[in-house]
Amino acid sequence: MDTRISTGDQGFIPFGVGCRQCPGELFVTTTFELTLANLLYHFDWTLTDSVSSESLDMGEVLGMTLHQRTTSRELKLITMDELSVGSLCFIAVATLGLSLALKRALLSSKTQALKLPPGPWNLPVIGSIHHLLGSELPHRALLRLAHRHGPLMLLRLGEVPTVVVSSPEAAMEVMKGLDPAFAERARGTTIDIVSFGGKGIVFAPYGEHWRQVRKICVVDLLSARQVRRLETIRQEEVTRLVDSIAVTTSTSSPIDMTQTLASLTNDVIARAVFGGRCRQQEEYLRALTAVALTAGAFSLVDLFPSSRLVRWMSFGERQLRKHHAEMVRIVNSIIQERREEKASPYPAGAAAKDDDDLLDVLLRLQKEDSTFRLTAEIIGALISDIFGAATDTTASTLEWALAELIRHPRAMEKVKEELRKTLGHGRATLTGSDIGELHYLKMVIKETLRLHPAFPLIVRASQESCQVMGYDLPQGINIFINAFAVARDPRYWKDAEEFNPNRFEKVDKDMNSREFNQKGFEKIGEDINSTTAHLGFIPFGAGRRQCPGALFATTTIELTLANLLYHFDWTLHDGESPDSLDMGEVLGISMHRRSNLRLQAALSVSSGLSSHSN
Ligand code: HEM
Repeated sequence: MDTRISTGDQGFIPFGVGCRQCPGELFVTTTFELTLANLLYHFDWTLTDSVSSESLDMGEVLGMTLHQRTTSRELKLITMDELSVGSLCFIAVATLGLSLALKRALLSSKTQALKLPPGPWNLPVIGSIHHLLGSELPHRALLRLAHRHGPLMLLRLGEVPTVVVSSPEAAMEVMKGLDPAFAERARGTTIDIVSFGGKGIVFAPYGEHWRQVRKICVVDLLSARQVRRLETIRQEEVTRLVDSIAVTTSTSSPIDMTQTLASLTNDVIARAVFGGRCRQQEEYLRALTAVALTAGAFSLVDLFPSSRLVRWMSFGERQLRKHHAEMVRIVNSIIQERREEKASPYPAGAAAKDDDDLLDVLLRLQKEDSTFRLTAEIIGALISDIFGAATDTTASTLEWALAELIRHPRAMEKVKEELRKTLGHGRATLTGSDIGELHYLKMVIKETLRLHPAFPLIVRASQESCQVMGYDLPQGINIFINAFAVARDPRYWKDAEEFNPNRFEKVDKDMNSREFNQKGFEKIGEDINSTTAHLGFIPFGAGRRQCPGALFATTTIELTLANLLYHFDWTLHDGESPDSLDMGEVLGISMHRRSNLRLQAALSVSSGLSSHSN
């Protein structure tokens, strides 16, 4: 039924007339009618402060006015001065609704012939967002929705259609079978700002630029040779950490392991990139954190990319641009300083030196005769991508591993026993070469990554139209691969919610994984450093956009965890029980523990540190 109120009568033209007549009239009138009917049906309304109805101020003011209902059934009029951010959002959302309703009508005619994946019901304007609101984090809410709608599901996040992949089979098709079609990353205003317009690697559009920077990362920055070369840095930083913890053992004061591990990974990465001789390192890390925090906040701009109104209202976008500009300024100044510091900066063709840090490697490559121009902007973008991808992920994985071991004393005892048996007693330091035989320790890390993937949602986009699991996915659609859901699929992981490192023992002899292989799922590597035993385990992603820093990450995590568990016995502070340890999650750059992990350390019987550090 058409409830339009315009009569077309020239004496009544609240929505205008003619070819520019408001196209949102139907939307607005239905909203007004429903709201007013509800307000008048449910409540009796009076004026506050005994104002009589005759004296009610009916004066006009130009701007926007809104009315507000309070639970005490008072009527209050507010003017533009009092207009809240929420009210502004309401206006924005309503206005957006008009344009989106029209756009969707046009779009739906284009997609009618396609067999799209199923999904939850949508509301006007916000689409499926209401299914994701509440206390659950997005990866958990999406897992819940996948139970109802299936492993491939279509959502509309604001105006952005997004397909969510939630099973190993679907992940297999997207990341392996159709790898090139899905090697694109999703774009958006926030991503464009933080990624220098895709000039780095993480959010680079799939194409020639990405191929070139990926080659630099895989061959020159994060190769096995480079990771070995950085062994000294890892070793020194972990030793420094162990010594600082040893000092606390005599005072029995608790240690904030969240902060301690964040500092460790920051220092390791900063020394690897800047060589530890960079004056502005701290300043850079502060600017990077400000960018990460602003970018991590909920962004309407990304949900309604076509809306100029949302853009105009977006405080976050302006803040993000400001913090990002500061980060660019600092990194440019670091590069400039490095060039001036070197007597003969990076002559073309000169061999890399042993003490070259990653910035040296990049500046040296810049001098090489190549068709690919490695500009200062690309170097800055690569450096910030490496910091962003490396520090938070490594620290949070270490923290989850410690927390899980505290909650599982038998696993803790088993890993410590392996350390004692393999390395003996009385060692003051453990090095990278001690790690090779620590199989149970590696299984603990794998199990931690399975239950707590640093990036629970891996973000991709389709660069061509294709079919997945019998459904049509149009070109340019955003894809979320729910690594969290995939690693909890009960068909492949028995007691999937349980922390059980043993499940990684001989993974292909395991009943579940045999079933996995029989169904034709290919193993794509067995060693932890190749990151994936099968597609039910994708903490580092898979396919051509798979994490190139996995070796760097796992060597740092293994060395740190081995040292922490060899030298110390860990307990919770103040007699807190392991069962009550908060394992809640929160999303930052990566998925963290909700509360800081505060632990007490005592020197273990195996440690050779007692006289050394105290
Ligand atoms: C526990 C630690 C880490 C985890 C769990 C992790 C996970 C991931 C994941 C899931 C992706 C997306 C992969 C995909 O789309 O298939 C990724 C991409 C990436 N990671 Fe990591 N990562 C970690 C540490 C690191 C480290 C230490 C570095 C560098 C030193 C790094 C550098 C990168 C880069 C450059 C990309 C983008 C690759 C591309 O788009 O081509 N990561 N990582």
